[in-house]
Amino acid sequence: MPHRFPERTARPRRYLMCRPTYFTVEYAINPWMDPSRPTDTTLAVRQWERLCALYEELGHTVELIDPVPGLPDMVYTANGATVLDGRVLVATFRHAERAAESEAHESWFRSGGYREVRRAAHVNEGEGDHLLVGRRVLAGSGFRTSPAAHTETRDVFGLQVLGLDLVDPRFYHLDTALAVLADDQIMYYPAAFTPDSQALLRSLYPDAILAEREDAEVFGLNAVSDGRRVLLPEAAKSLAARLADAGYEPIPVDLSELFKGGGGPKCCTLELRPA
Ligand SMILES: CN(C)C(=N)NCCC[C@H](N)C(=O)O
Repeated sequence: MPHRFPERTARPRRYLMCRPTYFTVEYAINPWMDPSRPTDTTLAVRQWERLCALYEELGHTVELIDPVPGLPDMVYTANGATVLDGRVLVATFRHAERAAESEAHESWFRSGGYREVRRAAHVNEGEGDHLLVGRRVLAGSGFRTSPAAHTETRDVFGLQVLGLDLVDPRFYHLDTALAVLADDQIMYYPAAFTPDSQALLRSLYPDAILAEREDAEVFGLNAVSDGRRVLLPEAAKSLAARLADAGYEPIPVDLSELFKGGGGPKCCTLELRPA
């Protein structure tokens, strides 16, 4: 029987991750965080180690940035920078609680020999709000990254940057509502976007996989794809089935502890794209 979808091809990736040694929920800067609910740091570390191991088993390279005491959200490295063609735009965080993460990321990239490293002039939460699809950047705003940051991203990387407006505070970063599956395919949760942004996504990606509310609410869109294998929260069952129908290989991961901070697999994973 002929395939209903093109052959999906995996490409080896390089990821930056940060062990959640100091993970806890001691403040609330998104609707998922509840400081009165206990966290289990040992379990968070175990779940995170499994994610790292999975990447390596799949043939990807994981690099590590040292966790800093007092920065419990540093595990969410996707927010630390955007790295394209070897250039690094280091995040400027919206909330004071995360501000010092910028310094840690900036020194990591500078000591790692990256040739162009600069700190964002506007609020810019890195890959949490900037997703590369082929040679186009989809950029979110509404809760964290400011629209002015999108212009800076375009100027720094010389790529087309299309702004998308988020409307639901539970989906406060673009990567909670949209995931890149391949250079020409995405999946997203339409209700997280304004009608204009939904129309733009529909016109650009008519073949996108549209997630249902149940999958979006368990961070099913906070997924990491290498072009074929897609790591996503294990609770996003129907989205996993839809991915399999479309020719991808869904790989469920359990990051229940890190979910308490308002993040999933993608938040813990910053892609490093060399020159
Ligand atoms: C998919 N998401 C949301 C991320 N890319 N990052 C998670 C950041 C969580 C952190 N407590 C915060 O609220 O900033």
